[in-house]
Amino acid sequence: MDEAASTGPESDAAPAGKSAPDSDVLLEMDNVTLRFGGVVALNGISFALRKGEIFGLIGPNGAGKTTCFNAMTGVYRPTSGQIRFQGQSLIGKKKHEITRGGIARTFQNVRLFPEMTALENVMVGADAHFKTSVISALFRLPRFWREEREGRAKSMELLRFVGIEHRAGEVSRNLSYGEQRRLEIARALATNPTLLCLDEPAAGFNPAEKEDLLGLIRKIRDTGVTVLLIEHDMRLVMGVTDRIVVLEFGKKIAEGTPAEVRDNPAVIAAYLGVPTDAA
Ligand SMILES: Nc1ncnc2c1ncn2[C@@H]1O[C@H](COP(=O)(O)OP(=O)(O)OP(=O)(O)O)[C@@H](O)[C@H]1O
Repeated sequence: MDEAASTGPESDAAPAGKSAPDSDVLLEMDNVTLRFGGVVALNGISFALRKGEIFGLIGPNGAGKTTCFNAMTGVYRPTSGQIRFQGQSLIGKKKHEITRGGIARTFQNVRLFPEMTALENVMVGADAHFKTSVISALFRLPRFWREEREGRAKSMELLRFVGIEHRAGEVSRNLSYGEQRRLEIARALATNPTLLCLDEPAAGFNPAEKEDLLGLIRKIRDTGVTVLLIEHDMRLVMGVTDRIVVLEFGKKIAEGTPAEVRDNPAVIAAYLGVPTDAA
């Protein structure tokens, strides 16, 4: 059996990405433990994301999914273990360095600038990538105007890509909830990520909106961006991901294709709240 497709707690011990040639690995979590006082939010987690895949991170409430994102994006520093992105350690890097390095994320709760227009919200994301110095911005040097123009055009293109270009001039608090979630994705894409991490992007969506979101996630992957998805809706995760890791109480309990994970007794037990040996 393919190593990466192995399921069950014993696969914890396998070095992350062992089954994939190194050049295929984009991000590697290597035996990562993260404690908050007495709480072990992540307990020796290892897995690897491959370039170009849609990877699901699932598990019951409090399993450690968001903490994983926070460790990858420099919000929290792991207590021990290593996180590598394109072969480089992320440990100790600042959030903005990680963003510039190619990892973008959205949050569980919408975090937009409510009084800014949709277009301006995306331009803030694009700004993170431009090189305008304070001097150039203060004195409105030609470079500033060029980058402003480019940022605006690129942001409009991203609004079109996520399907809300008709809302470009509207302040973001007036957008519907679904539009706001799409806007967050556009803003994250404006940083030109290699890896996009989506934290429960479908929360609060109806079935039709979820279906649309699946289309958008696939479209993002088709542009070459690797996608890491935290999601509670099992159907959505199963329908869009190439591979999945399941966490429970900070431990990895399974890893594999959607079909393998769905049939794994430990996963079924975790979701139904049944002890593993009783499943
Ligand atoms: N800043 C923090 N301080 C203390 N404990 C924390 C902190 N952040 C997370 N935790 C704890 O770490 C554990 C994992 O939380 P985390 O938010 O990563 O889980 P999750 O899988 O994302 O859950 P949910 O699906 O509910 O969002 C939980 O026990 C949580 O209470």
